[in-house]
Amino acid sequence: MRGETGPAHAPTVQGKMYHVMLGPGDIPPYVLLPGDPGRIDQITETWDEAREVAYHREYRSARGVYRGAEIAAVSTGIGGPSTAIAIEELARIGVHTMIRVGTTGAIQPSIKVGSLIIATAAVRYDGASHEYAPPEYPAAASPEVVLALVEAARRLGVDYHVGVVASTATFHLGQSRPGYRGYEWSESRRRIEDLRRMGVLSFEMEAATLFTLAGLYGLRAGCVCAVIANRATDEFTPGAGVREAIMVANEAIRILQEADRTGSARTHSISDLASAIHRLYSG
Ligand SMILES: O=P(O)(O)O[C@H]1O[C@H](CO)[C@@H](O)[C@H]1O
Ligand SMILES: O=c1cc[nH]c(=O)[nH]1
Repeated sequence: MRGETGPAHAPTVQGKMYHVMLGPGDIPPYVLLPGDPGRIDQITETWDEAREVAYHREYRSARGVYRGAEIAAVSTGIGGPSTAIAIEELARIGVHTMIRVGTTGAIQPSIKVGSLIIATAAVRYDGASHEYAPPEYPAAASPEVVLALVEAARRLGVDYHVGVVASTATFHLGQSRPGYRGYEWSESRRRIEDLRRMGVLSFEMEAATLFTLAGLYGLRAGCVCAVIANRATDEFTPGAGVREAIMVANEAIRILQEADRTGSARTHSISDLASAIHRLYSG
């Protein structure tokens, strides 16, 4: 395996990475990363060709073709720890472009359930990234992946927002939800209010880990999430916008592959990105 310094360095079983059970050449280097293994089916349904490659623990993988682009999908499971394992192992088999396709809970009142959030960066409450780099190191998406996602959202005419998300290590207290029996404490109670004031768009649980490790390893990463909840309006609609998020991610992979192949991409997305950000921050 590329860059290995020995089996103990990154365990393999018959040439496959121990957790994802994939080896070099098993999947193309452009990969969608849903958290939920169940979302692999929703993703492969949108491709022109598809086949499952492996399924081990929370890591379900498939590969196929979307409108001429070779593409793969590997689920990360919930949270930073399992996501870090996936990235470490996928990097070792040659994956270089990753787009998280997730769901998220909006904390800004104006963000509608069913719309999409394209993350430019993530607040590192994920936990896992702190075992990789100091808190001052940014969890930032790759600019060209953000632009490809914005261009894709524009082409597909979906409602989207662009900005910073907060990745947490837990779904309940980490996102200012009370725990069992109503348990909470000072930090959990105030986090959502602080982040809302900071203009953070939503909560999810993997982007900060993905962006931190991709930054450290020189890999390309982005994230598009379906807004299935709004914490300000207390709405919760499981599945809202998931198909749109998948289609935007598929199209972004196609745009990136075209750019990688031809050195250019027919995109207007600088102006779209500017107008999207202006719309969001012009109040
Ligand atoms: O729908 P996925 O991709 O799993 O993403 C979100 O859903 C889970 C919590 O319900 C967390 O993984 C969070 O990041
Ligand atoms: O509220 C939500 C919804 C999806 N995923 C999260 O992490 N939080």
